[in-house]
Amino acid sequence: MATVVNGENHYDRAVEVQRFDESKIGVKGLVDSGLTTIPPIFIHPIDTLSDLKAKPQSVVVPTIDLSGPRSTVLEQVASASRTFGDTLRIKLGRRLPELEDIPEVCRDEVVQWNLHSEALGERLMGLLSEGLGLDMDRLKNSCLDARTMLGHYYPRCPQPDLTVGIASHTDPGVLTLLLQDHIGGLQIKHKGGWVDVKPVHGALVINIADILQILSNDEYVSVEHRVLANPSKEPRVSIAVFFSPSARETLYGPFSELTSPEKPLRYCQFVYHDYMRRFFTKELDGKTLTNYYRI
Ligand SMILES: O=C(O)CCC(=O)C(=O)O
Ligand SMILES: [Fe+2]
Repeated sequence: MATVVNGENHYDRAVEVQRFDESKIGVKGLVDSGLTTIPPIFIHPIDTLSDLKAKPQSVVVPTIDLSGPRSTVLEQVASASRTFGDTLRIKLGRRLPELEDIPEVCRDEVVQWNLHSEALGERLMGLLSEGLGLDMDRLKNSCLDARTMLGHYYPRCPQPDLTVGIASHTDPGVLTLLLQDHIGGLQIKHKGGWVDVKPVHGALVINIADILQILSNDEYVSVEHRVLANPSKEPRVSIAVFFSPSARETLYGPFSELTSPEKPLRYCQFVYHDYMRRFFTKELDGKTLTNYYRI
């Protein structure tokens, strides 16, 4: 097993990670126990850490009001998905999980949020399809049914310069709806630098994810993002809803209408379960998944 050299310490990372997982204490438990320095398994390599210190670029992520006229909204959604590489924020304008699988404390909220996100996801996919010059139903026909909701909790980190909340990655699915609270810390990569996605009350962050980049044959670009470790006293909470293809054995690849002699096919076809296997066996690290299927 690998031995990691971390400053003065030599230790077996895999063993330590397993020990931490089995303790079921979680990062919250560590922080609640009053620790003042973070365990070595959380310390990132020097390359990642030096990149955290760079001053974020002062670019403002576009916020789109979905209650505006449809033609304006369509134009804004399509152009933000292309030129910004991806992330926009939208003012908030069936399948239910088994109820007993949802913790009781948030059951009603999860059920409600699931319904709202389905409706919003459907609307966004319609706009994004039309933005590509396709039939409104093209995207949602293949990508609306499978959704996963993740709740993230980032407690105060005593040494935020040594670690990250979530390492840089792109989301693997089609589209992600992200609700973040007021704490901040989410950043996206834009033109080689990091940009803060400041919380906007009443707005969601919408990420274009890797499969949409592939389906659109690079017309839309998935967004590389990360979350900084939380230096604030208050914990940060975010809820992400991921939309992904529902048919695990179907072949996915760029929509044929979007390829031409001028715009040749950029990706080979793949089946979704093979794609997800690759996602779960790689480290979170930038745009490796789209690059794997690139022709
Ligand atoms: O917590 C956040 O703001 C981002 C979460 C995220 O990127 C993810 O779940 O993929
Ligand atoms: Fe993400």
